[in-house]
Amino acid sequence: MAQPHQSSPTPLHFNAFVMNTTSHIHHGQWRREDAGQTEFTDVNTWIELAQTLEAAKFDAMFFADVVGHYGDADADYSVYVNEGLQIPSNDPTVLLGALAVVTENIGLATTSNVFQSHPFQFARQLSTLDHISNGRIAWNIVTGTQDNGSRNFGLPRLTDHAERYAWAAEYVDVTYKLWEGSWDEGAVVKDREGSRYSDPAKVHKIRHVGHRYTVEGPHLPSPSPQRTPLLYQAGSSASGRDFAARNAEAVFIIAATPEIARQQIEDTRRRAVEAGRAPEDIKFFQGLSFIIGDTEEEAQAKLAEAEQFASVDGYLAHAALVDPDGRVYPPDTPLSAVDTNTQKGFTEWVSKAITDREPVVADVAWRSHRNNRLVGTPEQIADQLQLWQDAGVDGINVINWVIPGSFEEFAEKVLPVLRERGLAQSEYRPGTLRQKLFGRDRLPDTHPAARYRGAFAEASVERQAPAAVGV
Ligand SMILES: Cc1cc2nc3c(=O)[nH]c(=O)nc-3n(C[C@H](O)[C@H](O)[C@H](O)COP(=O)(O)O)c2cc1C
Repeated sequence: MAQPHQSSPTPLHFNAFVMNTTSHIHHGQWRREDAGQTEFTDVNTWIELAQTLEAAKFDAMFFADVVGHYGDADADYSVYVNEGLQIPSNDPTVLLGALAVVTENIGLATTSNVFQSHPFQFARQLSTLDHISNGRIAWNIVTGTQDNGSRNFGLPRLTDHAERYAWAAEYVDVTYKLWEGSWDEGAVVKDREGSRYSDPAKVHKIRHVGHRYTVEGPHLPSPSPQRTPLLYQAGSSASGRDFAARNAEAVFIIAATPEIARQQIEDTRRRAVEAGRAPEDIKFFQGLSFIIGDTEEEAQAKLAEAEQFASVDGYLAHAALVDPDGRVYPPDTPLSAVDTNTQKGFTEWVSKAITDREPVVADVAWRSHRNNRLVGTPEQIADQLQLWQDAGVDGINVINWVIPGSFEEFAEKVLPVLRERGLAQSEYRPGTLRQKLFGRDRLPDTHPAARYRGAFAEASVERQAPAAVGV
């Protein structure tokens, strides 16, 4: 039952959780007649969806991505191909360029793995997109969960868990130096008479020399409206939460219950404070999917239809948990016996959610299907969302069954009820994505990227001195 509401409720944020592919989360649903996700290669599928979401005042469109397929034990990937399970898929970052020019307010989030792109090139791409979109770009920082994805980039296998986060730490450091430190404010002067486009004293090389990267700089793009794009992160293990606590502005969680979400959020916020940040510097987005009926009976009938199309093979293939030799664990393996380098955080949370018996590998697959699914009338769903908010959740990543139907239905039926309760925004706030979410265009001074502001200025001036004497 919903708890009594406070006098002035805070609106939840809503993201549309999508992937540039056919079968993202709810496998088998693409076979439905109303499933538009089969046409994901048609840019109009995404343009129309982006405009529908913007009309409904969704905060952002959040694109997940991977750079290979899951659980490739025995090198048999036929299940992924049969299911359209994240293959074929197209690059979300490229797609954002098209969506940026047909929308004005909605945030555009892409996912990019630290090993898939050199940080110099990636930082340049995101600065370009942030310019094109007038500051509406977000980056979901991921470290990978797939051996196959790693092998596509010349690595022998998925890098060890702790080392992946060390890699990510250096990667974001390079991008922070480029985004925050390479160009001072006011560097672009466009002085036609003085024949000076930018001021050399305000454009700096970063000269990064680290464990994996050596990057001289300067950053090629001038500062975009947000400089550093809004930073998302989705790791849930202890080291994942540590990384989020230091770097993320928004964390995507898929907690099994509001109580588990509360623990996860409190833990990450505590770590953020230890890292010198404010607890409210991070917003938490819970992933949920919705089955909405005008009556409970209608909702149950729709649920039966969704279950009829559900592909068990698809869910198991997506959740593939492989042992250190790369073999998929049998479904009845106790989770306590699982030693995984891939889904560490998720398996930990599933283990905690099942308390009345020994959790097994198959539970991980079925949790993905059954949990995080709210079924009912718009009013019942609004009551449930209130409980997630009471647990500390700031926003919801709406997971779809079909595109665009799942989002249209949510916009038409649930959002009006939430608006009546003050739980959803009716208008966008002006400005960049960070301005809309946090009331500021740039990262706060307590964020680790901020230490690079002005950090390279002195070195540049010193280097210019001899040239000045020579003249
Ligand atoms: C809700 C959620 C969404 C995620 N989305 C992606 C994604 O789009 N691409 C990806 O490569 N990894 C994704 N991941 C994987 C995480 O980024 C992370 O690599 C994984 O959870 C393992 O890290 P951990 O042990 O810290 O949890 C996601 C994880 C979660 C929990």
